[in-house]
Amino acid sequence: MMVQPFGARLRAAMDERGPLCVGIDPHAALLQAWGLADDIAGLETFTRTVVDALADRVAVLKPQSAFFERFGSRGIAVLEAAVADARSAGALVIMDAKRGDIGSTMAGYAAAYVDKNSPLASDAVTVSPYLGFGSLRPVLDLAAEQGAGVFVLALTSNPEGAEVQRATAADGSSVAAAMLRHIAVENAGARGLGSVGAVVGATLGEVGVDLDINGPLLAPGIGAQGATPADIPKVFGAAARNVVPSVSREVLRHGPSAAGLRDAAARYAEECQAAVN
Ligand SMILES: O=c1ccn([C@@H]2O[C@H](COP(=O)(O)O)[C@@H](O)[C@H]2O)c(=O)[nH]1
Repeated sequence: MMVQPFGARLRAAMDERGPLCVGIDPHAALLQAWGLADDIAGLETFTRTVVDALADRVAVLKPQSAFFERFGSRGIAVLEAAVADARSAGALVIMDAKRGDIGSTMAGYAAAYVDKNSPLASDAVTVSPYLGFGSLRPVLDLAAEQGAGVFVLALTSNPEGAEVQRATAADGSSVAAAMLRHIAVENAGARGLGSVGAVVGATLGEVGVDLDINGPLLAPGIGAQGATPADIPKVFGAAARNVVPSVSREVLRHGPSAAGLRDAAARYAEECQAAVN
């Protein structure tokens, strides 16, 4: 069966459930705050609780691969189950893996995250273009073929990112602006929202670059990093409608109660909806 492109599925999910991505970031400190051990059983309970509480109501869940990788193969098994369970409950899954390598190796990452036959097959994956945008070609091509999405780091939410991303070329335009232009080319001709997105931190204030990429803008940094939904119009301006606001710790700290997680997510979804309108 032909899968709808990721951009169309994302737009439909945000229209139906509100524009919110909740990150699944099982920090050791969060496991402890939930009364769980920092071990594989704690990881499994934490992850299952978040998926069970939220996958039937938020548009997007975004597992942070690093926090599963730290437990080795058993952590990856928990991640696989979370991806499958979240998707079958109706949430889209963005695998936050931030992979970036030479093209031939990117083909391996593409097979891992966007091939529908992979155990970690997700709706979309985050990638780093800082080995050159062209190095992403294998993941862009496989994602397009499979109806998956790709989110390319453009302007990240951390202050250190500017050293690389704001560096300018001889014509005065920044590295990030060049990445955004590449993304816009990938989305040219897409009907509705394109399937290649950019990561642009909600923490950045006025970004001063063209965000008209005809694709989704994943906006981490809301909550623990200091941004709020009210910052979205300031940062994204006319592109606000395409923003996927992302919150991890500020929702997760309301667990382990399912009601606590749901209430926190519902509040953010409502505030983000008001901010993007
Ligand atoms: O620019 C970026 C890109 C990705 N992230 C990731 O998002 C979450 C943020 O977690 P919070 O708890 O809401 O701060 C985390 O997984 C980061 O790796 C980002 O923060 N900034």
